[in-house]
Amino acid sequence: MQPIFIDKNEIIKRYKPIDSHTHKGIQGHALIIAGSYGKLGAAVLASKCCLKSGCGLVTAYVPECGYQILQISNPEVMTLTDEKEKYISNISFDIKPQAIAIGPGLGQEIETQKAVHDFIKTNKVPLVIDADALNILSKNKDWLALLQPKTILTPHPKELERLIGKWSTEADKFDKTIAFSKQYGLVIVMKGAPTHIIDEETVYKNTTGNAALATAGSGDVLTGIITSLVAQSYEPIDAAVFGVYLHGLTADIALPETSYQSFIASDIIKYLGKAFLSIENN
Ligand SMILES: NC(=O)C1=CN([C@@H]2O[C@H](COP(=O)(O)OP(=O)(O)OC[C@H]3O[C@@H](n4cnc5c(N)ncnc54)[C@H](O)[C@@H]3O)[C@@H](O)[C@H]2O)[C@@H](O)CC1
Ligand SMILES: Nc1ncnc2c1ncn2[C@@H]1O[C@H](COP(=O)(O)OP(=O)(O)O)[C@@H](O)[C@H]1O
Ligand SMILES: [Mg+2]
Repeated sequence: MQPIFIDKNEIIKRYKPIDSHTHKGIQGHALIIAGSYGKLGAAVLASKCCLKSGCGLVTAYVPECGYQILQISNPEVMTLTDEKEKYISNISFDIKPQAIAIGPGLGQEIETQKAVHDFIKTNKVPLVIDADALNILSKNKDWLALLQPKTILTPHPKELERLIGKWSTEADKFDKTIAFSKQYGLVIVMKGAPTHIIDEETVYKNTTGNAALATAGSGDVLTGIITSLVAQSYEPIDAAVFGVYLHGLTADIALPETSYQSFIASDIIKYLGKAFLSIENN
């Protein structure tokens, strides 16, 4: 298994400059289904980062208790609320997003699990699945067959283990993840240091990022970036490759200014502009 290195050349091949005649209505609308009581920060971070990655419109779908939190933290993000106060119980909306993310801070209440099931059963919109939505799928593995081909999953090592079981060696981890990607036709963003992306037999290895990213909410933000790129009509694999590269690049650019210690997930969002500029100015 020889990986393709995700470096600047691979990104320039995929990068779509912004058309000067574009407008918010055609720049992509993303829906971020996230948050539960005490974990609304995950929804705030993912939705803000989604907008800061070029998406024209972003809507967050959160439990009722998240309404003011979202509207005050992120005035540019629109907010829809579930009928339940503290967790999501029924995912229903009348917007037409081009990409959806589900999972950051979602929790795993039984009603949330049912809502995830009912949603993935009918959803046809390109989807990014993270965090508790992955854990819910791990508890209900027969639901994996409901996912559309090229759905993007973004597990960290513990979430990956819950999905595919324990591995004995690094090579075994790759074999199992490739088999899992092939079985369901999924794109797997295998988060780590470094992150690898598995698209059936094809393996990509990221070249950006550093230990500053080992901080709460770092993955929630990655979900927002990838979802934004899918909404802007990048193919799922290209969105995953570009998103992982950009996410790591923010930390590489920030490090001399922030130190490893003081870098937080909000800094990923803060440094996105410089990351995009460094790709444009090649
Ligand atoms: N501000 C917020 O609202 C935040 C919400 N979050 C949400 O909190 C929920 C729980 O997520 P967690 O990921 O903390 O919980 P998990 O139980 O899924 O993961 C934590 C476990 O995974 C292990 N782990 C994580 N990364 C690892 C790595 N790189 N290598 C080896 N082991 C690793 C940890 O040691 C720990 O045992 C998710 O829904 C998440 O989105 C977190 O993202 C933190 C911030
Ligand atoms: N030491 C490290 N070097 C490079 N990247 C890292 C390191 N530690 C964590 N990351 C990255 O940070 C992100 C962490 O995601 P995750 O564990 O889901 O965070 P959270 O759930 O808190 O948002 C992943 O993209 C991972 O690759
Ligand atoms: Mg996470």
